[in-house]
Order: sequence, then structure tokens, then C-alpha cells
Amino acid sequence: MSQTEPNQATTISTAGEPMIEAIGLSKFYGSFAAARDVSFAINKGEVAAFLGPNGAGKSTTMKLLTGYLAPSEGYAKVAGYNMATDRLKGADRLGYLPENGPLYPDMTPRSLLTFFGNLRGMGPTELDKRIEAVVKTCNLASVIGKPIGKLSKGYRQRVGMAQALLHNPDVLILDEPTAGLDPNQIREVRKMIRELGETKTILLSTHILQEVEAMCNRVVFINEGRLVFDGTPQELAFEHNNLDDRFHALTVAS
Ligand SMILES: Nc1ncnc2c1ncn2[C@@H]1O[C@H](COP(=O)(O)OP(=O)(O)OP(=O)(O)O)[C@@H](O)[C@H]1O
Repeated sequence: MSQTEPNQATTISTAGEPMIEAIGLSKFYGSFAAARDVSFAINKGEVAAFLGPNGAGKSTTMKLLTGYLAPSEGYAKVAGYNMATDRLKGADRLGYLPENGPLYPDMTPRSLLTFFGNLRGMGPTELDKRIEAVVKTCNLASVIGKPIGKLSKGYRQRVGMAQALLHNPDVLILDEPTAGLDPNQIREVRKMIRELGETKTILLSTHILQEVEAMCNRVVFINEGRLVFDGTPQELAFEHNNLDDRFHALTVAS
């Protein structure tokens, strides 16, 4: 890594500051590479789509970025913190929606949020305030006291979002936030993400191309564990005039 250029040292600017960084990340299961030498940086204020077909390695890479999985090679940084050596500091700044949402069917949204707020060391006043805020953002008031296992997929996804947002992180990693939702729920979640994107840096995985156009100003694309594109949605579509054709070209061997 090069040091700061001497002529830039006096410039203080947060624009373009990298908030989510993959640095040569690889994950091997035996000889199979679920992620192979993946490097990219999502900068402050960007809403980035993490695109790729089924099995491309999106969830694996997200788990490596969040520190849930240890990389075989390389390292991840969140808000400048190395997730191998400074995971707790990075986690303070990070909200993560895992692939299948929260897995505590017997808890209610309120007890789950209270549990995670306590784990994060929030005091009762702060916790009450934050629960009220995320219940409003994620529209959970009507189910706050019902067991999570009895909620619809859409509500469970919202509980997962509420958990990710509870400590008001400025960085979000969302694994397929609209998977399994009906069209109305998809609209709501996309609207929520667009609003969150006004103040937060977001990386969200998807294989739905409309999602990219609806929400994102950056695209990172992986196929078979390798980075195959990093740029804007316009650049991704450019050669083929549309995202569908480019997705096909990047994922199907010619
Ligand atoms: N624990 C594991 N052991 C062995 N192989 C694994 C393990 N976890 C994931 N894989 C494999 O790694 C590859 C990438 O999986 P991953 O879940 O990261 O893909 P993805 O892009 O998120 O897929 P999808 O869009 O279907 O969720 C797949 O071939 C998967 O079978």
C-alpha cells in the first residue's frame, strides 16, 4: 500500500473516503475457492450493488467483510478498521443484514432488539429511543410483540433491518434485502434503502437488475468467486446498452 502523497497530506476531506474495503480476499473450502483475490473499495456515500449469479460468492464475501467468516487470504476493512484485528470497532460502525434474516423464532421483535441493544452496551434510555426509531423506520409497530417465527417473510426481513439499524451505524451490508418479498414489500424496502442511502454507505447483494437501477450508484460484480466488474450502472450497461445483456456476457463463458 502506498503512503499518503505528500502534496495531499494537508487536504482534509471525507468525500471518497473508503468505508467498505475488500483487500485480496479469498475463501477456500478445501480446494474450492468461494471467493478468490477479491479487492474493491466502497466509498462514503455510495450505495453499491453486489451483483452476481447464484453461487457467485456474494454471501461469502459479505461474511468476510463483516468479520463473520475468517478469510483464507487477504483482509477486510469497515470504516477504516481491519475486521481481523479491530472487529469490535468496525462492528460499531456496521449494520449487517444476513442472508436469511434473524434466526430467533421464539423472540419478539422487541425482545430481540432489547437483547442486541444490551449486547452493544446501550443504556435503557438510549435503547428505548433507538427501538422507537427503528420500529418507525421499518414499520414494525403492529408486530412488535409477536414471535418472530410467526411473522411473514416480509416482516421477518424488516426485523432483520431493524436489528441492523439499531445502533445507527453509518455503514450497511445487506445480503439480498428484497429476497422472497412480494412486489409491494419490495417497493417499501427499496424506498427505505434509498432513504438510508442519503446518509449511509451501503453494499447490498442482489441478482435483480432493476434493483441496481432503482437504488445504486455503483456496481461490484463477481462471478465464480472473482471480481469481473467494478464501476457505475451506466458503465456496466454501456457496451450492451442494457444490464440484462451485460449480466449474461459476464457470467456465461463464451
Ligand atoms: N461452508 C461452505 N462449505 C463449502 N462450500 C460453500 C460453503 N459456503 C458456501 N459454499 C459454496 O461457495 C459458493 C459461493 O456461495 P455463496 O453463498 O457465497 O454464493 P452467493 O453468490 O451468495 O449465492 P446466492 O445468490 O445463491 O445466495 C457456492 O458454490 C457455495 O456452494
